[in-house]
Amino acid sequence: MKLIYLVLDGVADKPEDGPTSLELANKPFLDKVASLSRCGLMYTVGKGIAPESDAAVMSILGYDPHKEYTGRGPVEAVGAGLELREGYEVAFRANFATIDPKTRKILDRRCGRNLSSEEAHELAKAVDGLELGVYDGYARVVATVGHRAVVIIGSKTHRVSDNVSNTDPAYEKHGYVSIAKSSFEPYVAEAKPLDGTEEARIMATLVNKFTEKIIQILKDHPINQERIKNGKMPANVILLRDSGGRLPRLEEINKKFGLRFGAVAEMPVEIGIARILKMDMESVPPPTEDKAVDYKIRLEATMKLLERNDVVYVHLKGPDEPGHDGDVKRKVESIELIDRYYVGPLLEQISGKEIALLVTADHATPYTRKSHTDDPVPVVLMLPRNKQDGLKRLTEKECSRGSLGVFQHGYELLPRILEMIKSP
Ligand SMILES: O=C(O)[C@H](O)COP(=O)(O)O
Repeated sequence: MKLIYLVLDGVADKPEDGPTSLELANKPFLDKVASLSRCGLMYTVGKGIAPESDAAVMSILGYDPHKEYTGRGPVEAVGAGLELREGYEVAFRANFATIDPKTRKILDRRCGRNLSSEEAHELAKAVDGLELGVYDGYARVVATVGHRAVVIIGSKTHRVSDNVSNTDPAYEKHGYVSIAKSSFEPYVAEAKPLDGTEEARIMATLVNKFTEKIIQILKDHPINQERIKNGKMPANVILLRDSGGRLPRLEEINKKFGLRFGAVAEMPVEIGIARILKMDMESVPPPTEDKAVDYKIRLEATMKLLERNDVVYVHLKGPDEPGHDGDVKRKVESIELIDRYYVGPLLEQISGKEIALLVTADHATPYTRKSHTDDPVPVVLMLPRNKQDGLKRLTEKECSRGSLGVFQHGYELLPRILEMIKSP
């Protein structure tokens, strides 16, 4: 039996805060899946940890990010097709953001979420290859999707370390696993060395030089002048987080589980993970406003991958962004669009076939909190001809009554599900 592993990014909310997006959404197909499934809940990295998507996705693919992991920066870099010079370069996940240049107060961590990828590419060009003026330091800057970018900071002559803190105050490094902070001082943070080594000190100096220089360069850039003229927020800083100096050395996923894995990934971080784990991929364009077209393309990619693989991991970004923006209406809509344009047609295509469907999330992004939280996420597993829990809807509360119970860590999920598929 084959498995489609569908992950709805940040779909879960916090039930204690009021009705969740999954409860509010009209989603007949996802509810049908739940009604034919065994259900449960899952802490994706662990109780008390509000993870970023990188560590969470690693975990729900069976890899404990507290064991062998090197941070989101290198994952985003490989997702953007960049290689790192180990020992001399460190990669960061970066956000073009808006600040008051005088006080460095952050006005928006995502430039109002309306920076187009084209604008971001132009801005990145203006700072890519920047010489930092100390320690033979330089920066490589590559824009990815919207306000997102990868920044690699290196030195031509000095060894550097990735053990430095973020300039983005919204996330905190705990080793290589980054935690979303529930509240933070909205100022560009100074990078600090996190150990006493010369290499960490050099990297912190280079990062702070980078921040200083790009604020000067970006402030008068024509793209920003045009944005201000049109009443939009300028992209006048680049916030850095989740430094890492090399890729994690992980067993390939096909070897780990003895099965062939494929992946449909929309964003650089998930593309990076799929590349690191050597998953088979069908590339799809980044998300657009036209969800009917987007999900048709993703469904075609799923079915193609399913022909030549045993498990297809599908990661849909949809509900995460409106969760971050605190926009419940859009979050509910994003679930309804996935239901209508992806899940409905998928059910038609797999009906009567020996295909199982697992639906879950990588973390909660409650619209009431505007950031990731450690809340457990629903898990539903639909197996042909298998016993069901008789639950009615795919929601956090319904799933808490399911027979799968509560997974304490995401990395426990796949081994158990694959076992159930082998002997249903
Ligand atoms: O959208 C993303 O890239 C991340 O999931 C959230 O990151 P952000 O807090 O920088 O938007």
